[in-house]
Amino acid sequence: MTNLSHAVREAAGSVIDPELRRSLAELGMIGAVSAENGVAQVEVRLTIAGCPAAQKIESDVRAAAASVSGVTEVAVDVQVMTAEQRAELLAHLRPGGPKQNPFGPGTLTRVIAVTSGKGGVGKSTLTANLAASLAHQGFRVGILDADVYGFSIPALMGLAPDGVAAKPTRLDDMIVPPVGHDVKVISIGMFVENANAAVAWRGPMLQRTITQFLTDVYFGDLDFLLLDLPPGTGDVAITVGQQLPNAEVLVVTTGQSAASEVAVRAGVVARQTGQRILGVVENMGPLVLQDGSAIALFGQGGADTVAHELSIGQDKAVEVLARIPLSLGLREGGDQGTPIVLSHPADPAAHAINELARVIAHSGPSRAGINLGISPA
Ligand SMILES: Nc1ncnc2c1ncn2[C@@H]1O[C@H](COP(=O)(O)OP(=O)(O)OP(=O)(O)O)[C@@H](O)[C@H]1O
Repeated sequence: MTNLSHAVREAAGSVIDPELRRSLAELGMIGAVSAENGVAQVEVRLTIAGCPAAQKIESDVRAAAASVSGVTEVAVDVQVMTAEQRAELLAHLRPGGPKQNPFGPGTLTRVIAVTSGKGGVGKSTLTANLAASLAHQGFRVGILDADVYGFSIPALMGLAPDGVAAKPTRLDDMIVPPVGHDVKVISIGMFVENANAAVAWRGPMLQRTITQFLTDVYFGDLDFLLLDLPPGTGDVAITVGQQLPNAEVLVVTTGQSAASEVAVRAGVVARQTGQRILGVVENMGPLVLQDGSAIALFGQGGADTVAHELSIGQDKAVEVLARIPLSLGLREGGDQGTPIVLSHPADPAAHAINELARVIAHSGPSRAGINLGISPA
């Protein structure tokens, strides 16, 4: 191989696959490469025919090859992997083999289950913004959206531009999650035909789906996996407790006592199934009006009540980690699929969530009360 073709191979191979988030060289996606008289020819092997990322991969490879000094012309030949090549790739991505839950005991990923007692308190909005904020701070982040009552995560993460959630790519039995704002997202909303279909799901079906998401979705190495679960958590708390024994629970409430009472119950159920409480967030706090005055539409103090109640009998007090005000921008950002933590970090709600992300990132996983998986005789 000439020096020039070697340099072209290096450059093309360093392109990152937008979904799998690994280099094309590592993924075995670069085939034959030649470079003569300034003309570079690069063969790219897509994982599957009709790969949604094909155009981006092709243009990134073209740009990478063109950037090599001495190259004046680039031809990219797009092919599709053979079944053997794909099997090799899957074996490389899942060294433990298929059907393994990488987030079980001993995982290095911090799993954070965002929960609330009742719906509509901003759990999904917070999950999306927290994920985007952590990703923006350089962490590798995924979201598993299992909120059957309102799988809004794809839209909040810009992955449902026409109201229809992006479909994940399937590589044989592996599901590759779409990426929005640098966050890998998987949602029940990506698999149901119409938005009302899943609401009638009962516990066992939901539990099976969460288990399948954990085993079949390729998240790769993550620093954080955020779970958006249905409010109340009763149905899925046991599944989460069993499958994700390291999960930390972030309880979201508004200032309203009606919301905080049920939030306490959600926290208690989570704890009963072996999960630890990471802290409490009060959302929809006082809205600051143009004249500088503030109006507490949903009351105040709900999170303090929840934190207090969940601290009773514990060695370490449960803390209120953030207070997020009502914010027109936060709501609008959600509707547009652009998390406000990225678009308007100066907004008070964005600031509060960015600070929460920093607090969580620096707190380190709480090992207190860790479930050792030993049941009493
Ligand atoms: N701090 C806030 N300021 C203004 N609007 C907010 C705020 N938090 C959430 N919202 C809005 O409130 C509505 C409900 O939020 P969201 O869907 O995140 O709640 P949820 O708790 O996940 O509900 P569900 O569990 O029923 O899906 C959304 O329209 C969202 O944009």
